Amino acid sequence: MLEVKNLHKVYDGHGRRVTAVGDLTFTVPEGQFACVVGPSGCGKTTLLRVLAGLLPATSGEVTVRGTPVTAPPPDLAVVFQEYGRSLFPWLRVRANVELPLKAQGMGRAQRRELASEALEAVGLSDVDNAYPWQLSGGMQQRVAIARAIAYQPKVLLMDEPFAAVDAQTRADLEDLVRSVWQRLGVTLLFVTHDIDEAVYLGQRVIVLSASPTTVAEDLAIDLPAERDQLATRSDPRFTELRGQVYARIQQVKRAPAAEGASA
Ligand SMILES: Nc1ncnc2c1ncn2[C@@H]1O[C@H](COP(=O)(O)OP(=O)(O)OP(=O)(O)O)[C@@H](O)[C@H]1O
Repeated sequence: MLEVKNLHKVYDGHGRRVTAVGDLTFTVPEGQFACVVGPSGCGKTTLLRVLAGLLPATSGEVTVRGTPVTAPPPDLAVVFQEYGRSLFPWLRVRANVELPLKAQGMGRAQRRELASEALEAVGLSDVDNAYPWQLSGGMQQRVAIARAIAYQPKVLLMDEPFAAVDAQTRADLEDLVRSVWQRLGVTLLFVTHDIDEAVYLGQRVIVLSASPTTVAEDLAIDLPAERDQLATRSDPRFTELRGQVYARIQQVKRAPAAEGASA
């Protein structure tokens, strides 16, 4: 379970003070797939960094599986948008996937087994010996996902992981993430700019207001559990839900402070 309680984050430095997150409170139950959308600059990445223990909160509290976050939680993995920067170019694919396991002190045989399983799950068994820069952008992002899966996290945070890949690859990766989530039973918080993607993927969509950020809307996605790129996206309920999220984002963009205060 993830708990965000009255999270407030101010960046203060070099004579510039930015309130990235105003007052954010929400809970993601164990095993839920929750998506977060909101206007650009509303603090989505900041939220994920605080949850991942990479950045301290100014005030408020975040807890991951009952423990207040003060450093990167041991059972949490993050997949960032910039796969190019998150993989080590001098390490082969397999070594990249095994790295966090090695850092944990896991033995060689177990590392190999978990990495092989994860690479197979993302369809990259045959390139385990390649270097990341020899792969396409979509394949590199699959390596980053494999690394997160191999780590066997209880909580997975994803920050616009498919923003830099083409539409077809993006659809494939969306389905990959859904199947990984179903298989691992992991708690997943997925940040995206893309409203359709949020509704397609999530069991729930949390809409954030513009800065100072609050939760503007918290919407249950009551689509069938089995999602399909064609059938789900042409379901009238899908259109209705994406319309609701879209309208809400337009509202918060027009009146950020008032909307935030009334949420
Ligand atoms: N290291 C930093 N120092 C100062 N200000 C920052 C820093 N990182 C982010 N900000 C500011 O905090 C606010 C929130 O940024 P953040 O990246 O969390 O938003 P976001 O919702 O992820 O944006 P986007 O949707 O455009 O990716 C922005 O105004 C940004 O300029």
